[in-house]
Amino acid sequence: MILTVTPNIALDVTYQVGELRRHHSNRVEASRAQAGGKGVNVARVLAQLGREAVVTGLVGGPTGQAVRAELALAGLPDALLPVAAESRRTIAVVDRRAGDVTMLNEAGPEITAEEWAGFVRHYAALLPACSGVVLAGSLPPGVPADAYRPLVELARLHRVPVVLDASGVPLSAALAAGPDLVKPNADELRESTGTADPYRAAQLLRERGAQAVVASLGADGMLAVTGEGCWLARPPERLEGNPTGAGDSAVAALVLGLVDGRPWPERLAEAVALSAATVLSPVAGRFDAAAHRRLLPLVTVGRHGPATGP
Ligand SMILES: O=P(O)(O)OC[C@@]1(O)O[C@H](CO)[C@@H](O)[C@@H]1O
Repeated sequence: MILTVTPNIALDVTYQVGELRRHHSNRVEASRAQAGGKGVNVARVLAQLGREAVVTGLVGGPTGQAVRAELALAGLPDALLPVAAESRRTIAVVDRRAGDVTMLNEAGPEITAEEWAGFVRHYAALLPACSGVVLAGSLPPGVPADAYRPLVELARLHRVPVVLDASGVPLSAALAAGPDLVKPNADELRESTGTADPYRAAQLLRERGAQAVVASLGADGMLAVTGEGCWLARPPERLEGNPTGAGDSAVAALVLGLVDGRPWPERLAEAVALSAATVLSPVAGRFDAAAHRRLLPLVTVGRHGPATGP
């Protein structure tokens, strides 16, 4: 099974409006609430691909119960750990006219030191049954900013391939533990390296310990900088819809590629196609299966530069 870790789980509320107008009262055309947070979305996509995924993280309060109930309804097995404080909500407002989305993400519940230590033990106990691990998303208040580092170390100790999708200090602090793959977007790359060139920035993350870096560059596709070489994968067309969760679908493809040992160009093509097919789905964590089938053979993957040393 693939374990997805979402320390800051959420109830994701999506509102669709015809046109989002600031300083006005906006009428909601459609709304939906589902369990969310990046790792949850990854698990949902893995399940849609027919793979076994288990969700873990911290949940609390009535919002946490709603998260659990929705996961059960969706048939996603959970190994969540209860905490005292209430889980958060995120709000995504999808503007149909502009074809974009505005996110409002609550900070999340305050986690005590004991609760976090308990979670690390819980996670370590799950690892022997895992073929891959995804660590994803923001950390809730109270959890140390370098919390992903020991989680990467434990996965490596158990020889379980680990993908990290984080930003800022949580990403930087975990690099030295040698995650198999990190997946920043262009902004996160720039923020953690101070370098605007994604290729150079990805090389810097490798120099700091990441074994492979796959940077999502929005409509420009995905750049992989790995010990085996560098590739750029491009989508065949620019798609409009709800981009929430598109990066999580890419992570689902990348962890599968890692676990199954597929060649890099195949992994990247799948990541770009799944990510694009997710934009066409109204909610995060699901992809349009027909669009995925149509787009996959149309993704172009080319060598981008020389292989880089560790
Ligand atoms: O606040 P975080 O943890 O960084 O991101 C949370 C989140 O916005 O990311 C997902 C999309 O990737 C949403 O489903 C989710 O709620």
